[in-house]
Amino acid sequence: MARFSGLDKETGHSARGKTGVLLVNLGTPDEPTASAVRRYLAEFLADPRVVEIPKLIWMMILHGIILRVRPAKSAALYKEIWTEEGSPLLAISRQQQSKLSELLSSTGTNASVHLAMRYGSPSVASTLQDMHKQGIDKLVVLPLYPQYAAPTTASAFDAIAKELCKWRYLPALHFINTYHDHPDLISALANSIQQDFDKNGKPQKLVLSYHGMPERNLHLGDPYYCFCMKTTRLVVEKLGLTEDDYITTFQSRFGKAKWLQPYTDATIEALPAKGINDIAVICPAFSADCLETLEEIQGENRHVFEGAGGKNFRYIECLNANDDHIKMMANIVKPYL
Ligand SMILES: C=CC1=C(C)c2cc3[nH]c(cc4nc(cc5[nH]c(cc1n2)c(C)c5CCC(=O)O)C(CCC(=O)O)=C4C)c(C)c3C=C
Ligand SMILES: [Fe+2]
Ligand SMILES: [Fe+2]
Repeated sequence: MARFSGLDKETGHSARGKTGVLLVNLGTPDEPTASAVRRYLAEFLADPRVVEIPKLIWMMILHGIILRVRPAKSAALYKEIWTEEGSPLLAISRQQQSKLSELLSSTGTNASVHLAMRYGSPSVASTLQDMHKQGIDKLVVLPLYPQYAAPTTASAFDAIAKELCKWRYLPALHFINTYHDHPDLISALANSIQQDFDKNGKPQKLVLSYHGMPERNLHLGDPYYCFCMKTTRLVVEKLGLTEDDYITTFQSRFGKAKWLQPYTDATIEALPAKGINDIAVICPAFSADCLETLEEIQGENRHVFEGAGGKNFRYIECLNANDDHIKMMANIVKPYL
Protein backbone atom coordinates (compact mmCIF):
# COMPACT_ATOMS: atom_id res chain seq x y z
CA MET A 1 0.00 0.00 0.00
CA ALA A 2 1.45 3.36 -1.01
CA ARG A 3 2.08 5.53 2.04
CA PHE A 4 3.64 8.54 0.29
CA SER A 5 2.34 10.83 -2.39
CA GLY A 6 4.28 10.77 -5.63
CA LEU A 7 4.64 7.00 -5.77
CA ASP A 8 4.39 5.24 -9.07
CA LYS A 9 0.74 4.08 -9.36
CA GLU A 10 1.63 0.77 -10.98
CA THR A 11 4.61 -0.35 -8.86
CA GLY A 12 3.96 1.56 -5.64
CA HIS A 13 7.59 2.74 -5.58
CA SER A 14 8.99 6.25 -5.72
CA ALA A 15 9.22 7.48 -9.26
CA ARG A 16 9.05 11.18 -8.70
CA GLY A 17 12.07 11.59 -10.91
CA LYS A 18 13.40 14.75 -9.28
CA THR A 19 17.04 15.52 -10.01
CA GLY A 20 19.44 17.12 -7.54
CA VAL A 21 22.95 18.45 -8.01
CA LEU A 22 25.15 17.93 -4.97
CA LEU A 23 28.17 20.21 -4.61
CA VAL A 24 30.72 18.86 -2.15
CA ASN A 25 33.67 20.72 -0.70
CA LEU A 26 36.12 19.95 2.08
CA GLY A 27 34.55 21.59 5.10
CA THR A 28 35.72 23.99 7.72
CA PRO A 29 35.36 24.51 11.48
CA ASP A 30 32.06 25.95 12.79
CA GLU A 31 33.92 28.66 14.69
CA PRO A 32 37.49 29.97 14.84
CA THR A 33 38.03 28.49 18.29
CA ALA A 34 40.41 25.77 19.45
CA SER A 35 37.56 23.42 20.41
CA ALA A 36 35.72 23.80 17.08
CA VAL A 37 38.99 23.37 15.14
CA ARG A 38 39.80 20.27 17.23
CA ARG A 39 36.42 18.72 16.32
CA TYR A 40 36.99 19.49 12.65
CA LEU A 41 40.59 18.24 12.54
CA ALA A 42 39.70 15.09 14.52
CA GLU A 43 37.22 14.12 11.77
CA PHE A 44 39.39 15.30 8.86
CA LEU A 45 42.70 13.81 9.96
CA ALA A 46 41.18 10.47 11.01
CA ASP A 47 40.12 9.88 7.39
CA PRO A 48 42.39 7.11 6.02
CA ARG A 49 42.17 8.74 2.57
CA VAL A 50 43.88 11.83 4.01
CA VAL A 51 46.58 10.30 6.18
CA GLU A 52 47.78 6.90 5.03
CA ILE A 53 49.65 5.79 8.15
CA PRO A 54 48.68 2.51 9.90
CA LYS A 55 45.58 3.36 11.95
CA LEU A 56 46.78 2.47 15.45
CA ILE A 57 50.06 4.38 15.15
CA TRP A 58 48.35 7.37 13.54
CA MET A 59 45.58 7.57 16.17
CA MET A 60 48.24 7.70 18.89
CA ILE A 61 50.08 10.54 17.12
CA LEU A 62 46.84 12.36 16.20
CA HIS A 63 45.26 12.25 19.66
CA GLY A 64 48.50 12.28 21.66
CA ILE A 65 50.23 15.19 19.88
CA ILE A 66 48.51 16.85 16.92
CA LEU A 67 45.06 17.45 18.43
CA ARG A 68 46.68 18.86 21.56
CA VAL A 69 48.88 21.38 19.73
CA ARG A 70 47.45 22.26 16.33
CA PRO A 71 43.86 23.39 17.13
CA ALA A 72 44.93 26.49 19.08
CA LYS A 73 47.48 27.48 16.40
CA SER A 74 45.03 26.88 13.54
CA ALA A 75 42.22 28.68 15.39
CA ALA A 76 44.39 31.80 15.60
CA LEU A 77 44.87 31.63 11.80
CA TYR A 78 41.16 31.04 11.18
CA LYS A 79 40.40 34.15 13.28
CA GLU A 80 42.45 36.21 10.80
CA ILE A 81 40.27 35.20 7.83
CA TRP A 82 36.87 34.80 9.54
CA THR A 83 34.08 37.00 8.12
CA GLU A 84 30.62 38.12 9.27
CA GLU A 85 29.22 35.25 7.21
CA GLY A 86 31.56 32.80 8.96
CA SER A 87 34.32 30.76 7.36
CA PRO A 88 35.08 31.99 3.81
CA LEU A 89 35.01 28.44 2.43
CA LEU A 90 31.44 27.83 3.61
CA ALA A 91 30.19 31.35 2.79
CA ILE A 92 31.56 31.17 -0.76
CA SER A 93 30.26 27.62 -1.23
CA ARG A 94 26.77 28.84 -0.31
CA GLN A 95 27.04 31.65 -2.88
CA GLN A 96 28.12 29.08 -5.48
CA GLN A 97 25.14 26.90 -4.58
CA SER A 98 22.59 29.70 -4.92
CA LYS A 99 24.10 31.15 -8.12
CA LEU A 100 24.23 27.71 -9.76
CA SER A 101 20.63 27.10 -8.73
CA GLU A 102 19.57 30.45 -10.28
CA LEU A 103 21.50 29.76 -13.47
CA LEU A 104 20.07 26.28 -13.92
CA SER A 105 16.50 27.44 -13.38
CA SER A 106 16.96 30.48 -15.65
CA THR A 107 17.99 28.09 -18.43
CA GLY A 108 14.93 25.91 -17.84
CA THR A 109 16.79 23.08 -16.14
CA ASN A 110 14.65 21.53 -13.46
CA ALA A 111 17.23 20.46 -10.89
CA SER A 112 17.75 21.65 -7.34
CA VAL A 113 21.26 22.41 -6.08
CA HIS A 114 22.49 21.20 -2.67
CA LEU A 115 25.67 21.69 -0.70
CA ALA A 116 27.56 19.33 1.57
CA MET A 117 30.87 19.47 3.35
CA ARG A 118 33.00 16.35 3.64
CA TYR A 119 33.95 17.24 7.22
CA GLY A 120 31.80 19.27 9.61
CA SER A 121 28.53 20.72 8.45
CA PRO A 122 26.34 20.58 6.47
CA SER A 123 27.35 16.93 6.43
CA VAL A 124 27.12 14.65 3.43
CA ALA A 125 24.78 12.28 5.31
CA SER A 126 22.29 14.96 6.40
CA THR A 127 22.27 16.60 2.96
CA LEU A 128 21.61 13.27 1.22
CA GLN A 129 18.79 12.55 3.68
CA ASP A 130 17.22 15.98 2.94
CA MET A 131 17.48 15.33 -0.78
CA HIS A 132 15.79 11.95 -0.29
CA LYS A 133 12.95 13.57 1.67
CA GLN A 134 12.47 16.01 -1.20
CA GLY A 135 11.89 13.09 -3.56
CA ILE A 136 15.18 13.36 -5.43
CA ASP A 137 16.00 10.02 -6.98
CA LYS A 138 18.57 11.17 -9.51
CA LEU A 139 21.80 12.58 -8.13
CA VAL A 140 24.64 14.39 -9.89
CA VAL A 141 27.62 14.88 -7.58
CA LEU A 142 30.19 17.55 -8.33
CA PRO A 143 33.04 17.54 -5.81
CA LEU A 144 34.52 21.01 -6.11
CA TYR A 145 38.11 19.81 -6.53
CA PRO A 146 39.20 20.51 -10.11
CA GLN A 147 42.03 17.94 -10.00
CA TYR A 148 41.04 14.46 -8.81
CA ALA A 149 42.91 13.37 -5.67
CA ALA A 150 42.19 10.42 -3.41
CA PRO A 151 42.32 12.51 -0.19
CA THR A 152 39.66 14.88 -1.54
CA THR A 153 37.57 13.48 -4.41
CA ALA A 154 37.67 9.81 -3.42
CA SER A 155 37.01 10.77 0.18
CA ALA A 156 33.87 12.66 -0.89
CA PHE A 157 32.76 9.49 -2.69
CA ASP A 158 33.42 7.40 0.44
CA ALA A 159 31.15 9.68 2.50
CA ILE A 160 28.36 9.37 -0.09
CA ALA A 161 28.76 5.59 -0.26
CA LYS A 162 28.77 5.35 3.54
CA GLU A 163 25.36 7.03 3.69
CA LEU A 164 23.88 5.31 0.63
CA CYS A 165 24.86 1.85 1.82
CA LYS A 166 22.13 2.26 4.48
CA TRP A 167 19.45 2.90 1.84
CA ARG A 168 17.30 0.16 0.36
CA TYR A 169 16.40 2.03 -2.84
CA LEU A 170 19.43 3.83 -4.27
CA PRO A 171 19.12 6.96 -6.40
CA ALA A 172 20.55 7.04 -9.91
CA LEU A 173 24.00 8.49 -9.38
CA HIS A 174 26.51 10.31 -11.53
CA PHE A 175 29.79 11.23 -9.84
CA ILE A 176 32.09 13.73 -11.57
CA ASN A 177 35.59 12.67 -10.62
CA THR A 178 37.72 15.41 -12.22
CA TYR A 179 37.49 18.52 -14.40
CA HIS A 180 41.15 19.57 -14.41
CA ASP A 181 41.17 19.99 -18.22
CA HIS A 182 37.58 21.09 -18.82
CA PRO A 183 37.69 23.94 -21.38
CA ASP A 184 35.45 26.12 -19.18
CA LEU A 185 37.78 25.71 -16.18
CA ILE A 186 40.78 26.63 -18.32
CA SER A 187 39.03 29.69 -19.79
CA ALA A 188 37.79 30.82 -16.37
CA LEU A 189 41.29 30.60 -14.88
CA ALA A 190 42.92 32.23 -17.91
CA ASN A 191 40.34 35.07 -17.91
CA SER A 192 40.88 35.74 -14.26
CA ILE A 193 44.69 35.86 -14.71
CA GLN A 194 44.39 38.02 -17.84
CA GLN A 195 42.15 40.48 -15.97
CA ASP A 196 44.83 40.77 -13.30
CA PHE A 197 47.54 41.33 -15.94
CA ASP A 198 45.41 43.97 -17.71
CA LYS A 199 44.84 45.81 -14.44
CA ASN A 200 48.25 45.49 -12.78
CA GLY A 201 50.63 44.67 -15.63
CA LYS A 202 52.23 41.33 -16.44
CA PRO A 203 54.33 40.18 -13.46
CA GLN A 204 57.87 38.86 -13.82
CA LYS A 205 56.55 35.47 -12.73
CA LEU A 206 53.13 33.88 -12.41
CA VAL A 207 53.15 31.28 -9.61
CA LEU A 208 50.49 28.56 -9.92
CA SER A 209 50.39 27.14 -6.40
CA TYR A 210 48.45 23.88 -5.86
CA HIS A 211 47.65 22.20 -2.54
CA GLY A 212 50.32 19.57 -1.88
CA MET A 213 50.15 15.91 -0.92
CA PRO A 214 52.74 13.31 0.06
CA GLU A 215 54.96 12.42 -2.92
CA ARG A 216 54.37 8.76 -2.03
CA ASN A 217 50.72 9.11 -3.16
CA LEU A 218 51.92 9.97 -6.67
CA HIS A 219 54.10 6.85 -6.80
CA LEU A 220 51.14 4.77 -5.58
CA GLY A 221 49.10 5.95 -8.57
CA ASP A 222 47.24 9.09 -7.50
CA PRO A 223 46.93 11.21 -10.68
CA TYR A 224 46.66 14.53 -8.81
CA TYR A 225 50.18 15.75 -9.63
CA CYS A 226 49.76 14.98 -13.35
CA PHE A 227 46.34 16.65 -13.42
CA CYS A 228 47.77 19.79 -11.76
CA MET A 229 50.54 19.91 -14.38
CA LYS A 230 47.95 19.57 -17.15
CA THR A 231 45.81 22.39 -15.73
CA THR A 232 48.92 24.60 -15.67
CA ARG A 233 49.92 23.66 -19.24
CA LEU A 234 46.46 24.41 -20.65
CA VAL A 235 46.12 27.71 -18.77
CA VAL A 236 49.55 29.02 -19.77
CA GLU A 237 48.99 27.94 -23.38
CA LYS A 238 45.71 29.85 -23.40
CA LEU A 239 47.52 32.92 -22.04
CA GLY A 240 50.40 32.56 -24.51
CA LEU A 241 53.01 32.46 -21.72
CA THR A 242 56.52 31.11 -22.21
CA GLU A 243 58.38 28.80 -19.80
CA ASP A 244 60.17 31.69 -18.09
CA ASP A 245 56.88 33.43 -17.33
CA TYR A 246 55.48 30.94 -14.82
CA ILE A 247 56.16 28.20 -12.29
CA THR A 248 54.01 25.45 -10.76
CA THR A 249 54.45 24.87 -7.01
CA PHE A 250 52.82 22.95 -4.14
CA GLN A 251 51.77 24.45 -0.81
CA SER A 252 50.29 23.48 2.59
CA ARG A 253 52.77 20.77 3.54
CA PHE A 254 51.69 18.75 6.58
CA GLY A 255 54.07 16.56 8.62
CA LYS A 256 57.67 15.56 7.98
CA ALA A 257 57.36 13.34 4.89
CA LYS A 258 58.45 14.51 1.44
CA TRP A 259 55.52 16.19 -0.33
CA LEU A 260 55.09 17.16 -3.98
CA GLN A 261 57.72 19.70 -5.02
CA PRO A 262 58.73 22.43 -5.60
CA TYR A 263 57.33 23.83 -2.37
CA THR A 264 55.56 27.19 -2.75
CA ASP A 265 57.17 28.93 0.23
CA ALA A 266 60.78 27.92 -0.59
CA THR A 267 60.27 28.83 -4.26
CA ILE A 268 58.83 32.24 -3.47
CA GLU A 269 61.56 32.96 -0.94
CA ALA A 270 64.28 32.22 -3.51
CA LEU A 271 62.84 34.45 -6.27
CA PRO A 272 64.14 37.90 -5.19
CA ALA A 273 67.75 36.60 -5.14
CA LYS A 274 67.22 35.68 -8.82
CA GLY A 275 66.12 39.24 -9.61
CA ILE A 276 62.38 38.45 -9.55
CA ASN A 277 60.64 41.07 -7.45
CA ASP A 278 57.20 41.17 -8.98
CA ILE A 279 54.96 38.09 -8.84
CA ALA A 280 51.31 37.10 -9.07
CA VAL A 281 50.11 33.94 -7.34
CA ILE A 282 47.00 31.92 -8.18
CA CYS A 283 45.80 28.69 -6.50
CA PRO A 284 44.04 26.57 -9.18
CA ALA A 285 43.34 23.56 -6.91
CA PHE A 286 40.92 25.59 -4.78
CA SER A 287 37.45 26.40 -6.05
CA ALA A 288 36.85 28.78 -3.15
CA ASP A 289 39.10 30.96 -1.07
CA CYS A 290 39.86 29.44 2.33
CA LEU A 291 42.48 29.27 5.04
CA GLU A 292 45.05 27.81 2.65
CA THR A 293 44.76 30.68 0.16
CA LEU A 294 43.82 33.71 2.26
CA GLU A 295 46.08 33.10 5.22
CA GLU A 296 48.84 30.88 3.81
CA ILE A 297 49.31 32.54 0.42
CA GLN A 298 47.94 36.07 0.69
CA GLY A 299 49.28 36.43 4.24
CA GLU A 300 52.21 34.15 5.06
CA ASN A 301 53.79 33.77 1.63
CA ARG A 302 53.48 37.48 0.93
CA HIS A 303 55.61 38.08 4.05
CA VAL A 304 58.07 35.39 2.97
CA PHE A 305 58.47 37.13 -0.42
CA GLU A 306 58.76 40.63 1.01
CA GLY A 307 61.11 39.43 3.75
CA ALA A 308 63.40 38.06 1.04
CA GLY A 309 63.45 41.44 -0.72
CA GLY A 310 60.50 40.99 -3.12
CA LYS A 311 58.60 44.20 -4.00
CA ASN A 312 55.24 43.37 -5.60
CA PHE A 313 53.22 40.37 -4.50
CA ARG A 314 49.73 39.95 -5.93
CA TYR A 315 47.32 37.22 -4.99
CA ILE A 316 44.73 36.40 -7.66
CA GLU A 317 41.65 35.17 -5.86
CA CYS A 318 39.98 31.82 -6.49
CA LEU A 319 37.18 31.56 -9.04
CA ASN A 320 34.71 31.57 -6.11
CA ALA A 321 31.21 32.58 -7.25
CA ASN A 322 32.32 34.44 -10.37
CA ASP A 323 30.09 34.07 -13.44
CA ASP A 324 32.62 32.06 -15.50
CA HIS A 325 32.95 29.57 -12.67
CA ILE A 326 29.20 29.12 -12.19
CA LYS A 327 28.75 28.68 -15.97
CA MET A 328 31.49 26.04 -15.86
CA MET A 329 29.64 24.16 -13.09
CA ALA A 330 26.39 24.32 -15.08
CA ASN A 331 28.09 23.03 -18.23
CA ILE A 332 29.75 20.20 -16.32
CA VAL A 333 26.52 18.93 -14.74
CA LYS A 334 24.06 19.61 -17.60
CA PRO A 335 24.80 16.46 -19.64
CA TYR A 336 23.67 14.37 -16.65
CA LEU A 337 20.48 16.27 -15.73
C1 LIG B 1 47.14 15.83 6.15
C2 LIG B 1 47.20 15.81 4.86
C3 LIG B 1 46.46 16.65 3.90
C4 LIG B 1 46.26 16.33 2.56
C5 LIG B 1 46.76 15.12 1.82
C6 LIG B 1 45.47 17.40 2.00
C7 LIG B 1 45.07 17.47 0.66
C8 LIG B 1 44.26 18.46 0.11
N1 LIG B 1 43.57 19.44 0.80
C9 LIG B 1 42.89 20.25 -0.10
C10 LIG B 1 42.07 21.35 0.21
C11 LIG B 1 42.00 22.00 1.46
N2 LIG B 1 42.75 21.71 2.58
C12 LIG B 1 42.41 22.58 3.58
C13 LIG B 1 42.90 22.59 4.87
C14 LIG B 1 43.73 21.61 5.42
N3 LIG B 1 44.39 20.59 4.76
C15 LIG B 1 45.07 19.80 5.67
C16 LIG B 1 45.78 18.62 5.39
C17 LIG B 1 45.81 17.92 4.16
N4 LIG B 1 45.23 18.30 2.98
C18 LIG B 1 44.85 20.37 6.98
C19 LIG B 1 45.42 19.84 8.28
C20 LIG B 1 44.02 21.49 6.83
C21 LIG B 1 43.39 22.34 7.96
C22 LIG B 1 43.98 23.62 8.21
C23 LIG B 1 45.16 23.53 9.12
O1 LIG B 1 45.03 23.19 10.28
O2 LIG B 1 46.26 23.77 8.58
C24 LIG B 1 41.42 23.51 3.09
C25 LIG B 1 40.87 24.72 3.80
C26 LIG B 1 39.80 24.51 4.86
C27 LIG B 1 39.28 25.79 5.45
O3 LIG B 1 38.60 25.67 6.47
O4 LIG B 1 39.46 26.91 4.98
C28 LIG B 1 41.15 23.13 1.76
C29 LIG B 1 40.15 23.74 0.83
C30 LIG B 1 43.15 19.76 -1.41
C31 LIG B 1 42.60 20.37 -2.70
C32 LIG B 1 44.00 18.67 -1.30
C33 LIG B 1 44.49 17.89 -2.45
C34 LIG B 1 45.54 17.20 -2.55
FE1 LIG C 1 44.27 20.22 2.73
FE1 LIG D 1 48.02 25.74 5.51
